[in-house]
Amino acid sequence: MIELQQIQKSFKVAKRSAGFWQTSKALFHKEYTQIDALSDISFNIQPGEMVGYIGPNGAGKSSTIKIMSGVLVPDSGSCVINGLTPWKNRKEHVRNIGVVFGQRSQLWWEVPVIDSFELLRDIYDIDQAAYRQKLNELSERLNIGDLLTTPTRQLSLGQRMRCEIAASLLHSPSLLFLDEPTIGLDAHSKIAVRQFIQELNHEHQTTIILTTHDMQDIEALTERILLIGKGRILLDGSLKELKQRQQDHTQIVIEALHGNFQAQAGLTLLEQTAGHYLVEVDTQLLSLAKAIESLAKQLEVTSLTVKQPTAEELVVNLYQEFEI
Ligand SMILES: Nc1ncnc2c1ncn2[C@@H]1O[C@H](COP(=O)(O)OP(=O)(O)OP(=O)(O)O)[C@@H](O)[C@H]1O
Repeated sequence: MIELQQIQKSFKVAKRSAGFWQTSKALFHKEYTQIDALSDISFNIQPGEMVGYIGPNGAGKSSTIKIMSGVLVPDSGSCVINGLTPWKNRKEHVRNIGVVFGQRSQLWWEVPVIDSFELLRDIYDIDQAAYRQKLNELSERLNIGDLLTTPTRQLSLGQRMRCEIAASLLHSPSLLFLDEPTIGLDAHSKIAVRQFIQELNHEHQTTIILTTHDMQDIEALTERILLIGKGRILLDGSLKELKQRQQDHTQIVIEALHGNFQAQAGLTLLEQTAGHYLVEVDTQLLSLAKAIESLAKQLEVTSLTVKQPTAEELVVNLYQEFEI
């Protein structure tokens, strides 16, 4: 359904000069630098998939989303979505997609939300009956019924985000791009938005591509992760695979009454304070079971916890591993 092959995109930006003479010179001789935002992006996404597109700031996530939604044209490579090339078949393509940019609004600021919705109905030429039905469904699911007559500028961030999501879905797209949909939301609103996204994917089989720095979004929503860095896809797999990949070095926290820790191949003491030990096991050299058995012999253990890295730590480790 979505197929990107060797997408490349560079931006030419004018060099900024410091000082009066340099600035005056730059008026006549502009110098440019090239930013290679995307060097070689290739991936496939099947209908109904929910994919997390992650990577550090400036990695190229938004640029990829812009290319897939047809607002940015790549320098080379191909992108085919539902048989269409987004930037060549824009009119047809936008009927199949919904886009939510957490940092930008698609609602008219000064007018009541419902007026923006009606305008979108006209733009997408949605049949009246279908529009009414969709509006009722979205109002109920996103709990925005009471907000429809309020001008967008008077909404809180959480209220606005629910209205933005509704706006992107009025024309029932089969593909939804969500760029930082929970940014700045409180814990309660985040959970409500995540729950809605999950239901949308399950009930309507909407394909969802989610860009976020919030690893709880990823953990709650996506089976599959695409990691972008240095303009390339560095990893394509599930969060589970990612965890397994990083289990070579497992940490164990031990509280012990007394004893004497003895280092051995595969077992390293990272921290020790009165009765508290933090040990790392290299599971390539020593199995976790053998490590625990050995520790139980050396120390009079009162509690032992195998530390599971959080999704956040996993990603930090990945960024370090790929030096991005
Ligand atoms: N219109 C533009 N003109 C010049 N450079 C651009 C433009 N858009 C993006 N870039 C550059 O391309 C690179 C990728 O930017 P992009 O916004 O796609 O990254 P991102 O992964 O979405 O980052 P973030 O997580 O910070 O939103 C960055 O170096 C950025 O400065």
